[in-house]
Amino acid sequence: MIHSPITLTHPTGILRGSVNLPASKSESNRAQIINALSGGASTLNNLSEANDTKVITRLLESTAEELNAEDAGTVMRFMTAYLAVTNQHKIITGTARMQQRPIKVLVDALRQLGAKIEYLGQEGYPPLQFNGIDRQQDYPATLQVRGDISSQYISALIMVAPLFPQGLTLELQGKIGSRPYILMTLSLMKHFGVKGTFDGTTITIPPQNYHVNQYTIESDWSGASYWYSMVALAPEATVELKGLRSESFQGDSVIATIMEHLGVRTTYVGGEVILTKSDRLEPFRFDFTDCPDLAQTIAVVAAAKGIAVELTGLESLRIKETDRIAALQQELAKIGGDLEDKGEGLFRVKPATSIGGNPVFKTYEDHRMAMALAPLALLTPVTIEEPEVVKKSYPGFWRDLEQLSFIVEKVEEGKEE
Ligand SMILES: O=C(O)C1=C[C@@H](OP(=O)(O)O)[C@@H](O)[C@H](O)C1
Ligand SMILES: C=C(OP(=O)(O)O)C(=O)O
Repeated sequence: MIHSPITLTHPTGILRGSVNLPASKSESNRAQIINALSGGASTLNNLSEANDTKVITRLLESTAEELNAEDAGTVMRFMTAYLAVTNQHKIITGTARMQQRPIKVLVDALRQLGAKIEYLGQEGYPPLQFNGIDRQQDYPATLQVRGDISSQYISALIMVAPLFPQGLTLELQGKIGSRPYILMTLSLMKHFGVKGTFDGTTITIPPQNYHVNQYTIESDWSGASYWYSMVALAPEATVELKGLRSESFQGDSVIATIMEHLGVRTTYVGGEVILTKSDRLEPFRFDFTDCPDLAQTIAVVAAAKGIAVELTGLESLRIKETDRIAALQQELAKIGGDLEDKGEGLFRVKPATSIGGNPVFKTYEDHRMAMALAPLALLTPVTIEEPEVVKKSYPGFWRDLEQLSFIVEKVEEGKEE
């Protein structure tokens, strides 16, 4: 684990090689909750090495009274529903940032279902105290749940829904963000024998039992997005990404389509994706409502390539590992770029005017800031602070860069500018 800042350079800018991507933490964490709800007899292959996945594995096995979800949103939200329906008397907490990430929508829904949950700190935020569930109560089998804050509340609820005697119907209210993650949850539930329906706004899960099955977790398309950035920025590149499927459960596989505008071509060969460069380079507008985790990747590449891309659907970025909009604005300014707020939800990338020197990028305890900015090393040496943040989803990220000839050097104490 690297704890001091690192400087990244690439001697030639030419990228050739193959990358063993980490497995998806989103799929891994769902599969583990479903497996725990069905007795733990399923076989899960290729579980992610991401810290977020290690945390949920540990918490599901833990006998401790206080559980720490660290900075993992899926863990906090999925475990909250799990602890409630499994009638536990425990506390769940997380990092200081996790204690600023809202959870009220989920707690309100679980309370309506009979769960006794108290806030130990600020109302509406972790840490939470669980005091069991009142199973006798005549619970409402249909709940209204807001869809515009986090889809993780909805995924958490539908995974436990088949355990209720009448099942559960969720009527999603307002704009629905991160919809592909809800579909991923339903797909994995179906794989483990639980069927539900989703007509676009209403999800119905009848009472059922999960079945034992096996599942091989796909590589992580969100992690793949940084390799797309590198191919977009390198003067020459052919990069193979392993373990990805063209028919993916992951909405972030849309990176293949988005990056067509930024000069990256995707070819699917068996279980591999091959990225090569194309001449296509054009301004475009994209709505990130369905794939918020790709916004940082695109904002940085567009700024570096001088393309005034317009981004919408960024509302949820302010409540993730950091305020990602503010963080992008701060860091893009270091290369003469910006993510300009045009109002009414529209952001425009201001092309970078001063890529050079050795910009020192902060990462704001956000793995995606580190990984979105790192590809700039193909254009100029860059320094990344707190590089260990990548462990949240992609612990081998710096090692994989080295395999494609990046030079990753620790900055000696006191030498950083
Ligand atoms: O369910 C999931 O696995 C996730 C859903 C998304 O969060 P929101 O639903 O809060 O947008 C995404 O940003 C996060 O990285 C993973
Ligand atoms: C937002 C993210 O994760 P989570 O919400 O699960 O912490 C992410 O991985 O970018």
